[in-house]
Amino acid sequence: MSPQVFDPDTLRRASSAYTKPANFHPSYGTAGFRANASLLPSTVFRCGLLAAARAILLNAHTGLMITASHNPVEDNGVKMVDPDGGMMPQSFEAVAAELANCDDDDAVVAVLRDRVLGEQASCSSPQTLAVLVGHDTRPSAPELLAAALAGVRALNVHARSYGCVTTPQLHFLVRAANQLTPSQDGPGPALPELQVYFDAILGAFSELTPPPLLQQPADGTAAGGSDSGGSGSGGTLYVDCANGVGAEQIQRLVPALQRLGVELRLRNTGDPARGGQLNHRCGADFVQKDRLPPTDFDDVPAGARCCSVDGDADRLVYFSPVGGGGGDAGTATEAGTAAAPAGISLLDGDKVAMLAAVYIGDILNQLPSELLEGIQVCCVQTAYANGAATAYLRDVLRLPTVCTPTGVKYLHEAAHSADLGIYFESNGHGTVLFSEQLLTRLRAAAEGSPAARELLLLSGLINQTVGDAISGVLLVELILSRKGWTLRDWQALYTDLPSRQLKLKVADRGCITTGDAERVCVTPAGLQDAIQRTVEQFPRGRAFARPSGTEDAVRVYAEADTQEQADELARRVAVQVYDMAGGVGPRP
Ligand SMILES: CC(=O)N[C@H]1[C@@H](OP(=O)(O)O)O[C@H](CO)[C@@H](O)[C@@H]1O
Ligand SMILES: [Mg+2]
Repeated sequence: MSPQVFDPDTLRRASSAYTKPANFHPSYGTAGFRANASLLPSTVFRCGLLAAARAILLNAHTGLMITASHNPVEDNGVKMVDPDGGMMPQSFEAVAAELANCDDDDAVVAVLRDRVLGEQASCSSPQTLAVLVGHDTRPSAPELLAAALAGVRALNVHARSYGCVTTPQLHFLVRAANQLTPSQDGPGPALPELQVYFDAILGAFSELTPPPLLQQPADGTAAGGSDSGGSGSGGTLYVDCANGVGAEQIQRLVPALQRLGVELRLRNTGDPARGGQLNHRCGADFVQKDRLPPTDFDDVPAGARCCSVDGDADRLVYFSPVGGGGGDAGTATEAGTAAAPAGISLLDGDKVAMLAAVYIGDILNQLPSELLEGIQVCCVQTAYANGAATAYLRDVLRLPTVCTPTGVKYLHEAAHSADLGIYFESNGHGTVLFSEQLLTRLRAAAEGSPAARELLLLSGLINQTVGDAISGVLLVELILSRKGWTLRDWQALYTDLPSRQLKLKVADRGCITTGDAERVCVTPAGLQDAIQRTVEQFPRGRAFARPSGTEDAVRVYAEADTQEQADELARRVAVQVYDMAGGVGPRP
């Protein structure tokens, strides 16, 4: 007979190995729990419990990803993955935080029994359910992985570690696991191997890639290894892997892409001989916020086609090094970073979204009109989207747009409510979601309509669970190739308004609350009026301030007609936040 799901003694014993540090009060933020890794074993153990409990409650496999994404190497974090491969619903965050904050083992037992499992606590253990666990390259991963597995097993649920995988791969695997027919041949439930991920996206990519690309030289000599001319695809693509998990996984695309005429040259691969550190002066967050080429790019020629992923490879931005201080270096540098001599021409998440929107628009125009009847297409952005991108969507592409608060959980939800939802944060996290209704129609039409077939294949190329840098690279390369565009052509879709991001510390960032998708400050009283009066003094000015969900800081964003004005507007708003919301440290 199977053991009971919930055995208080087993649970108490397992929990006693993972005591919560006394002054640690974790909260489920923009991207799960994140903190210095040394604080996290109890949190990760309890997330293991919770992921197992959710599997039991939903009678489906769930997942746990141990990563702190673009944050420094000494941090770590944990995110929960739901059976459909999406993020745990926000309605579950409060109880996750309650469990993570329990002061002792008895409280852990009580919260799990009374607040999470309820009647299910007395069921016998389902032998067919698993929690799939993945982690990034951080040195703290093995210890936290052990904590996660211990948590899952304390509820008699099967735990399967996929080792070092990207966040989007783990989300994909959870969804794939739930699509398999349940069977139990071995000691645990039947679960997919990582190869199904590569089979899916590379299979779709091969079918979508037109024959001319197959005939291009694979030696990277097209356009002299740079993007300054010739075809937009083929040739060399330099990839900054942030010294993270992307390096090993993107490596697996090399042979396939090479056959298709794209030569990848990977940099910041975590090679100990080169001494690079995870996310340190490299990775998508650094490139997007500091507008500088990452470390290990000194020999990359100006104009070359480059991209950068973050530490867990769920973000992607493209860029081109610009020699001699050109480009848009410094246009959005966070406080404390000096302006640099050489810059980049950045194609951020907004630009990736617009590229995808242009291409998808081309396909939609070729679809039989009845297929599109009642189909809703929308593009989702946050307040950080450059005003020029929003104007391009509205005035040129004429697509309905939605603005949500920061954090992909909000964007994803909004995109999900359309039949075809394109969402990207400016920092490069995003994807394109297809509704079941649209997919059904595309499947029915695919045989007779090349456009329907193409859109259907695209839904297989693009990770349907979360933003994915690996499938993003394939998408961008495909579109550039289809359109015969260089990075310069892509960049020319619209010109970003000069912008600036700053961050500052206040005594309690909780005193700042926001409304209208974080575009206005509701409290403290008077702050929004002050910001508004300042913004009005700047032509094409726009600015907002919001508390970060991942750092103890308040972020300020400003854009205006010129770089000097964007800088000045950001500075003045930062001073207002400092004065009215309890700034600490030096006044901006
Ligand atoms: C301005 C910015 O880039 N904010 C990021 C950052 O959130 P904050 O709440 O701003 O700290 O990390 C989130 C998680 O990765 C990401 O979703 C978000 O876009
Ligand atoms: Mg990330």
